[in-house]
Amino acid sequence: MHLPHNAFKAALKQAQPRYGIWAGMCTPYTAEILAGLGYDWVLLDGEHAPNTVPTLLGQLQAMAAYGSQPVVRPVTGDPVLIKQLLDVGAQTLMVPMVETAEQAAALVQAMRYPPHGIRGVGGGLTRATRWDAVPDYIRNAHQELCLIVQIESRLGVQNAAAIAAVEGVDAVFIGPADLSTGLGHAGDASQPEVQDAIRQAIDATRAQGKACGILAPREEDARRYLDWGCQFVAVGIDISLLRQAAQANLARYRDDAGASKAPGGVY
Ligand SMILES: O=C(O)C(=O)C[C@H](O)[C@@H](O)CO
Repeated sequence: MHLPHNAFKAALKQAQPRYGIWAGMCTPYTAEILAGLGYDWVLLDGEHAPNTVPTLLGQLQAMAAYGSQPVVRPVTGDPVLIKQLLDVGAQTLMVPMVETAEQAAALVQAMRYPPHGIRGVGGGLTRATRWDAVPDYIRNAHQELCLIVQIESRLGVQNAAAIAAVEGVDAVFIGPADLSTGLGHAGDASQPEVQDAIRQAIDATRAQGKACGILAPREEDARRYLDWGCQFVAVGIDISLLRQAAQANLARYRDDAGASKAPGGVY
């Protein structure tokens, strides 16, 4: 069989905006629901949701029948974890908190086989090779793998151009919650200093010819970031959407069920 095509990676080369949704429910059932809705991509979160390699595998399998593209976020850029996620068939990884070009280059290495990198060979044990049914996987895998690095700190923004310029980095994704908190604004990305930093990171990334993405569950934020040059935007979070909808439903019947978010909440 052919090496599976990575439609997310291919789409990054086009100007058309790509809308995604954050998936933190950690089950194949919910991943499949989201994949069937028409979002261009679904972020399977292994950083702040309690996902493991096996739970992510189940979600990748559940999404495989749909056009919606899985993007997997590991908890760290540890090459051992990257190896496991690639082996179970993740083709697009989004690695959090990348602050230097050196860190970005190390992630590229983790995703490539020698002599171009350090990825270990799983061969016929792995879903990535469809248990050795994909010819020449070792030589060709990199063509369909996609690396997104997250910029979400002051240092990361300062180094955004150098990070984006690294060969093998396909895109940069801005994390507004961490960035705003790191800049001293406790999750409030609307602060002018944070907005300036976000714009700076977008401009630096685009100037290197790389795609830029961001998480923006509020519509006015999403539209502004698209105007500023972001190409792929996560416009919702499954857990927040469930909570808000369930709360609004109860509020139809009970007066004490109204508040949707505590003061200082992020999304
Ligand atoms: O900093 C951010 O924003 C992100 O990276 C996304 C958050 O980690 C995600 O958990 C949504 O709250």
